[in-house]
Amino acid sequence: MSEDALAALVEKPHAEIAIESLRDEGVYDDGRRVTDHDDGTVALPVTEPPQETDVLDVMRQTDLELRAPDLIDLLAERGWTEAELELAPGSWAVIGSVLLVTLDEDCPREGEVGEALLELHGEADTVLADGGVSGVHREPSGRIIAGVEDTETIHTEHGTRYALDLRTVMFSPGNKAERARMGAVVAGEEGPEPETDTDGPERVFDMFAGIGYFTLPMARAGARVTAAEINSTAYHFLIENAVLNDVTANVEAYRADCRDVEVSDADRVVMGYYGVETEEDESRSLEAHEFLDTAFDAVAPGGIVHVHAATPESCLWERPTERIEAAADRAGRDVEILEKRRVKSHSEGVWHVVCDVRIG
Ligand SMILES: C[S@@+](CC[C@H](N)C(=O)[O-])C[C@H]1O[C@@H](n2cnc3c(N)ncnc32)[C@H](O)[C@@H]1O
Repeated sequence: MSEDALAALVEKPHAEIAIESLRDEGVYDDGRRVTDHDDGTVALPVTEPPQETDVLDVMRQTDLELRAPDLIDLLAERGWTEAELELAPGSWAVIGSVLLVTLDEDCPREGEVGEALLELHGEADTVLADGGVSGVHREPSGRIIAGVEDTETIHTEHGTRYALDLRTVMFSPGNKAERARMGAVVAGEEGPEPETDTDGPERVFDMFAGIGYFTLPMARAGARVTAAEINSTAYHFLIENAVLNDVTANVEAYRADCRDVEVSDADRVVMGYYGVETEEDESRSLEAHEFLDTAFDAVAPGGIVHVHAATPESCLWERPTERIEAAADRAGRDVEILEKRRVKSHSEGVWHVVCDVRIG
């Protein structure tokens, strides 16, 4: 038996938060897989007994099959040909107890992909094929391909807990670093900082709050957040999540169009939405301009606006810059573009970007 073959037992609903904590401690073993221990608990592979993470017990594992195979190994065992294996997904995300995977449209036998993914991730119990999001309300259209068909879960990221139902509200795994960054900027661990005249905690306007993607890490870092969300399902989770994260005193939530929520003198405004695709071409709805006007009305002199956009590679960085400068002109405000970042690939040749701008 290998000396390192240790596993920490935790209750299944706590598996995701425990894995995150074990990774932070530096004792999580990515070379082995999570396995079911008994009905209610799972065994998480660790390289040594955890010191900081709460676990039920630490045990030795002897089964060599626990060495992590990958998805390709498991599908090959199920008889997939080389050509079929080429169509298997290369990545997926664990969101609470749900595995979210984007499948190639020609991917064969998706049920087998789902079963194999569940075998790889003992901490998850449902596999949802991502069907994208659409419309102003950003509604997802996933379909379950394996597991217990329960898409309501609690996902934990950097200590923030997100209750959500992946069949009814979107969650973008690729925005993980940006969600963490929004908490870090409020905590003063990363720039840019507002240079406003106001005292006390930062006042933030999150114009497109969703289930609290940015609102929650910012409120946890001490900001007072006014959060607007137009989609009633997402709004319901936003309220639930403020309670779950014990930040109700820091969050004032409105189920409303952000253009109808009156905010002035905000230290920071977050615009985490970039309009919807129009049918005629790949450009975005012109509403983005109206939203910029709302953001500029809300922000105090010296404050920061985080402007998200979906921008074709060929338009980087002229298009977002010009739109921001045009809105500043309309508002009669000075604008300084402090930082331009790529958040993730949005689609073929198109980037999800964010510009941090200071408004004078
Ligand atoms: C794309 S989601 C937020 C994604 C988020 N940035 C992330 O990290 O995953 C944008 C949210 O804005 C909401 N929304 C769209 N238009 C709105 C409006 N005019 N006012 C308030 N919320 C709006 C949508 O319902 C959706 O929940």
